[in-house]
Amino acid sequence: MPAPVSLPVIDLTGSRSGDAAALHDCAAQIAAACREHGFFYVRGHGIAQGLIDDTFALSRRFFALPEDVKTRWHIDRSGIQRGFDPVGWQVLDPGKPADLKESFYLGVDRGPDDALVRAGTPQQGPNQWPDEQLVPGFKATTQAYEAAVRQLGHHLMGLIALGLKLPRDHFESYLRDPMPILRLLHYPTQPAQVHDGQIGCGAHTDWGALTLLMQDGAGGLEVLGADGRWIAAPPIAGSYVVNLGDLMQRWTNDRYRSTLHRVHSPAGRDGQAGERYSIAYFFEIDYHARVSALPGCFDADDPPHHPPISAGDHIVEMYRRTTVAPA
Ligand SMILES: O=C(O)CCC(=O)C(=O)O
Ligand SMILES: [Fe+2]
Repeated sequence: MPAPVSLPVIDLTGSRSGDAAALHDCAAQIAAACREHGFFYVRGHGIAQGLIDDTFALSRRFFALPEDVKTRWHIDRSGIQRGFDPVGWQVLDPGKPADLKESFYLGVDRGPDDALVRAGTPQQGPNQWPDEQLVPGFKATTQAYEAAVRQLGHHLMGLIALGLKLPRDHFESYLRDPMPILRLLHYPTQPAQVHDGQIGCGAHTDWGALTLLMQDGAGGLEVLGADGRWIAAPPIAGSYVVNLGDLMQRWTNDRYRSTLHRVHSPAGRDGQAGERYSIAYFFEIDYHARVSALPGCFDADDPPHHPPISAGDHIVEMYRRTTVAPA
């Protein structure tokens, strides 16, 4: 029996039509979801299912390559967190055993003349691209997917701004030259032998502004409810799971939540190995943007809870804390 869906499912269709009433209605639904859960689903998002399917197909093709081939694009070769990270590279819940997932990280593909690269900005530079013959269409399709989801990210930030009684374009000044990350994820079948507490993806919050996640049909994602109980966030075909990251929690002075979540590895069924694929898009803001409590989110009785933070420094620090040191 499919797990029941208890997180809100919000239809963006009306908000995308330009109708002011629909826009505000959608913004209010998102504001309620952000306050209550920090997680919600969106449908009617306008991203073509064919593009999503093609991106999953490429991901399957890449992860099916032999380990020694995938390692040609090992993330540690890039020096800027781009490329293939094998099982064991990351521990999203530090102190627990390493996550049982592998992934491929893509960011904004910046050449040597890019202003941020010239300035020596951490984690900014070129992507690593798998050979076109091995994974045909990888670059073109992932770039098309990134562009489509980026647009959706801007739309959602506009709705979040409206829900906070700010101008719709309030967040655009933080998005002049941003550093979004597209991450293809693969969770192999849960091995027979695991360390105590070892799962697909350890409990963590996301670090940036927003995450837009597309999952396949396997399930396994869980979200920590306000009452301290884990609730399932099962796949809903064609819908994105959207969640807020740490920067949104800080902007809103903790009115909105950057919620802990985790993923269980697929167990397999009827003697068949299970697998899970997901595509995460981290809609990150400008590296040098400073994030502090927004107007309307603090006052004399409730001053800012956190000091201002640099978006990029926060993310670099979180990578440092969650990357397993090479043996
Ligand atoms: O694979 C998933 O469903 C979630 C992955 C995730 O939470 C992350 O990469 O931050
Ligand atoms: Fe996450």
